Amino acid sequence: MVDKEQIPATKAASPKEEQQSVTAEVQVQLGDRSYPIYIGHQILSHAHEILGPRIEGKRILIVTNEQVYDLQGQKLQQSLEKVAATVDVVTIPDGEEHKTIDTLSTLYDAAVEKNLERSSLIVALGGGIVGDIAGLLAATYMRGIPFIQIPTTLLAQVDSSVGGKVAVNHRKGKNLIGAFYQPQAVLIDSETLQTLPSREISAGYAEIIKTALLGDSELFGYLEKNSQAILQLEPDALRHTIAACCRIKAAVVSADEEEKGQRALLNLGHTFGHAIETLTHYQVYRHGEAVAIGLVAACRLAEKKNNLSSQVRERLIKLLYAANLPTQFPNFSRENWEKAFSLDKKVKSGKVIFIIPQSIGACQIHKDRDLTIALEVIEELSVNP
Ligand SMILES: NC(=O)c1ccc[n+]([C@@H]2O[C@H](COP(=O)([O-])OP(=O)(O)OC[C@H]3O[C@@H](n4cnc5c(N)ncnc54)[C@H](O)[C@@H]3O)[C@@H](O)[C@H]2O)c1
Ligand SMILES: O=C(O)C(=O)C[C@@H](O)[C@H](O)[C@H](O)COP(=O)(O)O
Ligand SMILES: [Zn+2]
Repeated sequence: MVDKEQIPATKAASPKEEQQSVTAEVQVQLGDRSYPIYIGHQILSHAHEILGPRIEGKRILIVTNEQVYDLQGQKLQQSLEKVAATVDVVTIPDGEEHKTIDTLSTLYDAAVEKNLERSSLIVALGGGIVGDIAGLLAATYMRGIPFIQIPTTLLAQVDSSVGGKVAVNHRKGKNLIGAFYQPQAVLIDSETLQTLPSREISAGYAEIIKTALLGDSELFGYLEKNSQAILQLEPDALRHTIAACCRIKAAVVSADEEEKGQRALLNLGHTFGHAIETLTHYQVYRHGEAVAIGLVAACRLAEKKNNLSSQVRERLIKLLYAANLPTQFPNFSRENWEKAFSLDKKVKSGKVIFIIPQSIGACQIHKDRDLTIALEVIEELSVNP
């Protein structure tokens, strides 16, 4: 794994251009499917130089949405056009409620219409929704064609663009239709975050907190000291945080790509979070917001099951408050929560799996057939208990 390696994206090396270079490269080690995560500032317009042979002479379909295309699309398209055979663009509607099989179907139409071949390339430009759905297109079109992730939200840069989980939602359950399908590369330009609304920055911050809580107490301490710098997108704080999260995720994915075991730890807060998203029809909470509530619940569950110190939850809530993230559940009946949990992909032999912290930086997998305590936690943490 290489870190802080300077890979010039530009041929000239004037001091001004030094910014426009890849400042960290994290490798996801998966044998002959290993791939790099390039992290830098102002590198989008140098995509053709950084990605090199992966795009040269290719027929490329950029999948994005209109908002992201207006803000970032032309810069990328112009760069790719310098070396690709053709570059086409297709947009999908914005919003979690459109992360569906119907939207995916429109992408198959576009791929066919643009005559994409097995050797063609899908480029996902956008947040986690674009990345997840474009990745599923790439995984399934002609039984799999190459794709590259170019994430433009904080959440996608620290989490969703890495690791190859690609999916769409079913109305009854989150990410129920999907695949494990790795990209050929991930290119992260932190400058793209400058146009991101603050609510989305906070949603991404929730996954950063998750990553620290599950696997890196040092990062957790760093967040406690540098929340504001990250939320205000200060370049050094961002670079440090994005690289740290990618490094942790890459290590977990390299060790357990298809979630046979330890990868489930990346699901900290998600058994609760996905249930919240499903029950609210994907229309009320950003994914990161639902995860924020789920993290608080996971701590409370660990207090009841494993005597986790309540100080962990207190420190977590301070971080969440700093980012204006929610910490309380919406109101639903016990039956609704049970139904939502029963469709979680981690359920095994009727047991629902919750990831619960043991301490800051360490978590464990907890299986429960009896949901009494989890439902008690939801009731305690509900808006109107
Ligand atoms: N595959 C994984 O491992 C994984 C991990 C975490 C989350 N996810 C999935 O990711 C999704 C959430 O992703 P998200 O939080 O990025 O949401 P998102 O994709 O909806 O993006 C959030 C909003 O930001 C806008 N946007 C994107 N980039 C922008 C930019 N640079 N400037 C201005 N606006 C911009 C989008 O148009 C959208 O309105 C969920 O569906 C979640 O399930 C997947
Ligand atoms: O990459 C993983 O593994 C994760 O669990 C990361 C999560 O943040 C992400 O939300 C993921 O999409 C959840 O996966 P799912 O398998 O629970 O749908
Ligand atoms: Zn997530």
